[in-house]
Amino acid sequence: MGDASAPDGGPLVGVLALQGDYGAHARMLTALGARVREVRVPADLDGLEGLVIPGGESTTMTLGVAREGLAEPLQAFAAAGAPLLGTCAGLIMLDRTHLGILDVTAERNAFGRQIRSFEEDLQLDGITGAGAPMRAVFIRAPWVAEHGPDVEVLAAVDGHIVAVRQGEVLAVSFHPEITGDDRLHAAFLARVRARRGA
Ligand SMILES: NC(=O)CC[C@H](N)C(=O)O
Repeated sequence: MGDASAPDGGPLVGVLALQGDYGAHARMLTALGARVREVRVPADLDGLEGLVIPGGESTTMTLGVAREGLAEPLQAFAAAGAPLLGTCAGLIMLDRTHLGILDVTAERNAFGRQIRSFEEDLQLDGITGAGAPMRAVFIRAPWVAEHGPDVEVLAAVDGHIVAVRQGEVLAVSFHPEITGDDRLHAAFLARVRARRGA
């Protein structure tokens, strides 16, 4: 109830909707056959099979997470093995100094003042495969400055890590929801469906 309608039986996934461009993620996921719920309070996580943490502004998002008491519920949701996708500020939210779900240290606004926004064609290991590269839009993007041994690097720009996977958690520095290329969201939903069938 209250969830956007989609074909019956589509996976039920959430988009953290405290701040940022969660609407674009929700549209992309819905178009891929998922049922999407906006997550604002802990109870919104009940029954979800996966979660996207969108881009936006990580300081504002952190304040929202604290205000709503969402940190522990989000950590428990991840610890239970549900697939997660974090993009841009979402990657920052997942890092060691925020929710601590990913064993990475994200550096905010890492590409600097001179190049606050840019686009790049990227091959993402395990996602673009032998297909065309993905057009990645970086907006005041972070990069992964450090990571632990369980973190798999999927892509880098000029030697700076911009896409990682750790178990069921996928995180990228860029905005995959605004280019019309839905392969990252499809990969996330494939994990959700795989876990369902397991
Ligand atoms: N596009 C984005 O999500 C930018 C992230 C932003 N620079 C932050 O630090 O939160």
